[in-house]
Amino acid sequence: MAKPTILHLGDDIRWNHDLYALLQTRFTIVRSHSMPRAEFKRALETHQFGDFAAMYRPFWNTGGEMGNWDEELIALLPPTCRIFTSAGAGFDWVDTRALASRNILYCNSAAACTESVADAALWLILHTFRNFGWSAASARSCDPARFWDANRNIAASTHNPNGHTLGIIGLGRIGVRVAQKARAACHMRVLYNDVRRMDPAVEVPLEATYYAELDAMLAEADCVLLATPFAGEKVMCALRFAAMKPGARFVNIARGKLVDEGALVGALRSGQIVAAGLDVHFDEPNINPELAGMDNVLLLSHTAGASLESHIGFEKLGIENILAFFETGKALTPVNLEFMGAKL
Ligand SMILES: O=C(O)C(=O)CO
Repeated sequence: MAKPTILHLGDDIRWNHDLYALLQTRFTIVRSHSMPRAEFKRALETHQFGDFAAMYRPFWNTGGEMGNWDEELIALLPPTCRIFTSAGAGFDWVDTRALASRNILYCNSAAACTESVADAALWLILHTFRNFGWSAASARSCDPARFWDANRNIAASTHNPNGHTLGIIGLGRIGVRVAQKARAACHMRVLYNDVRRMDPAVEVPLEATYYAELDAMLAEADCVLLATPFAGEKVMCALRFAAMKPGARFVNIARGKLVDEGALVGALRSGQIVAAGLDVHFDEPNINPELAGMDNVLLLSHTAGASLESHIGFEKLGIENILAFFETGKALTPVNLEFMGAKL
């Protein structure tokens, strides 16, 4: 029997060579490398990659040159395609519902970057309590006046996170890991809001309090962490910032498009919230200049998931998903099963 074909998007794999060699024994691998959209569309239209059964994108930084996987692109996939496995936790760039309507599973790799994103979240949370951003920027300015300003004045407005509440919007894999770290490292108390209440197996070890209503949680949390996927709508708008406990803090490690940055600026300016830590931004790679000008806001360049361990894991999990799916009919980390209906 002919081996099924995998379309490998983007660069060569770099770390999991034995696993990739195993994949090559079971599948024929064709490559698109880094085709821009027009070229990639043409290749699909002309059947250049043949009747592939799977797509594999091992890296976050390459293999996405064709742009968003929307209806236009997905309609060009051959009917043989059953699974798309990709690096990265977020899947705002791919219409997983449209994939499901064509019987194609989408598997993300959040499991591979959970640790690094959770570490980054913890660092940003610490900043919002202690204003390390101000201290770091003052030291880096090499300006003695700024050094002394930070040195003398930071203490008056900062707090130990110990004993404060962390309100997590989206208690998925990453949210859980942040909760564990915040509890273990800082003895924070965990609150969470999600579309459904977690099983006791998740909730009890965290001693986490569930809020079915987001605004009710916002009113209680000393620091709010946004850790939910982008589903096309802003979660944090002016009304939501107004619903936060006065003097609370805000951290985003999810997606910039979840936040109305103008409203965030307003909440920081009015003192409704006292600090923010942002790994992600509304219009990357452009940073909101008003946020960039605030000492109490720590900004990162969307690198929460950027560790070598994450990247090795992205590569590996993508292959493991394909192997598991073709061996057992079940993938390891599908995210669009709910839209597949009876198709599987
Ligand atoms: O994994 C993701 O979704 C990222 O944001 C990049 O690591």
